[in-house]
Amino acid sequence: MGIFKIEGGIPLKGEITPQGAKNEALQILCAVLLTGDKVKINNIPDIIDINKLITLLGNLGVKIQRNEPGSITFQADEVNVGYLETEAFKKEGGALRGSIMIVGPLLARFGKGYIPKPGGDKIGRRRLDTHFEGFINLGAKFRYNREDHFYGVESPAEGLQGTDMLLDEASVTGTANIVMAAVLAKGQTTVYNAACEPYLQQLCKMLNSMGAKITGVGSNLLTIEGVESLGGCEHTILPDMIEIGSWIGLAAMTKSEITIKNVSWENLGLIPNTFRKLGITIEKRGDDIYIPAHTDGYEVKTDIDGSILTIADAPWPGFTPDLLSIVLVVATQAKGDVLIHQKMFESRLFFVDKLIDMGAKIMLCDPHRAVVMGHNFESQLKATTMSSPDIRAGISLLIAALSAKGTSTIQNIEQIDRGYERIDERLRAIGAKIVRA
Ligand SMILES: CC(=O)N[C@H]1[C@@H](OP(=O)(O)OP(=O)(O)OC[C@H]2O[C@@H](n3ccc(=O)[nH]c3=O)[C@H](O)[C@@H]2O)O[C@H](CO)[C@@H](O)[C@@H]1O
Ligand SMILES: C=C(OP(=O)(O)O)C(=O)O
Repeated sequence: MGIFKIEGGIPLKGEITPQGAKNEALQILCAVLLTGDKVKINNIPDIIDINKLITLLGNLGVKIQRNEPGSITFQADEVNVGYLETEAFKKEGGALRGSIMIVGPLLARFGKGYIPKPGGDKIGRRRLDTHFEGFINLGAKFRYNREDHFYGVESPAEGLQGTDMLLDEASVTGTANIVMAAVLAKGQTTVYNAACEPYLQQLCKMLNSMGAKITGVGSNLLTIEGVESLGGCEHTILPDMIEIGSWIGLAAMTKSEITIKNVSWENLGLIPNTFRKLGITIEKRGDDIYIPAHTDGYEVKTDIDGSILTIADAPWPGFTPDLLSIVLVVATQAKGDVLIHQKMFESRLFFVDKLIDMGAKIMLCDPHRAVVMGHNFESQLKATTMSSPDIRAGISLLIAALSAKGTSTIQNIEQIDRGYERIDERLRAIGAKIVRA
């Protein structure tokens, strides 16, 4: 397993361009299974999770033609559905979270979809009921093998049938899966309590450009008129909003002057304002974000009535849970106190132990809530050796290490590489002292 060695306490300076969004790319790549025509996808991030999914598509028989960097043309005209029943698939299919979204398109187009228990971050319970209840509502038969955690759905002889459904929770990958199955079902499907992250808006736009009939895009009520078949298209993935949030946190905590290029402001939702609540100055310059060096630190804004600031996650357009670990680490050097409330996942805050070791003042109230008492840079974090438990804790620890005094070591950096493209190289380009060993 690789490690990063980081010499902290050095302000950075320069421009950084966000990669394409990991979570959008996972949906978009699965959607190529919905047609036998060519689908060209641009701005694909070169990260572990995406490369694993591309390999999986290749093993399913999808033709992969690489264009310029970040652009690939896929053609799923000779899909080998038999691969789903091999031992190799049982290993490969469970290697990442996003692979769950091959099930909807395979079910819709080939009448069956199987998947082993998907991987992804170990950040708490990650149920799949919403996905499979959706397929069952469309008429699919469901089976689950408890022994090897293998899930399967098959469509009835007459095919999937559109229906009205109310999801039990606004699951991101669940909504994507159900939409991808419903676009080829007979008749009309309505999906209420649908997730509506920019990832899903982009998926729906892509599907419509392939010939699907989806309305309500961007809301929590999607209406889908089933069509006979879909055709090819070209789609460009948005910049990764979680990476953008990570760079905002990094700039503030290392007192660096950083411009984040081409962020697609209209798709950032509450992200800029949530960091502003921590006292961070975020300037909109065209489609860039400019963060000045916070040489005098940043001060938390309390609520109107003076009560302690709470930052909590919620389904979109609420604040994404994937940025709470980053907000938490940034709060450790703010002037003021913040309550971080991670409502969705129950094991995502345990990494605070490492920050406490480094000298941060944090009280973990329970698995979901932590109170952070900021140092206002009066006490610098101390360098240490740590291991990255999940992707977002990993980047948060990296930000902490870049702001800390001395040389830190981060182990298990595959967790970071899973979602951040060439991060060491890109950080070195703005002055960071980080090496991969
Ligand atoms: C590959 C991918 O796209 N992964 C993202 C996706 O995961 P994923 O699609 O797996 O996450 P879900 O949206 O299904 O749910 C995440 C967790 O939140 C809970 N939950 C969800 C909705 C809700 O209204 N209430 C609630 O409590 C679920 O029970 C689950 O524990 O969405 C998560 C939530 O934004 C993100 O953290 C992940 O980065
Ligand atoms: C939790 C995440 O990813 P995954 O769902 O792929 O584990 C994430 O991107 O923060």
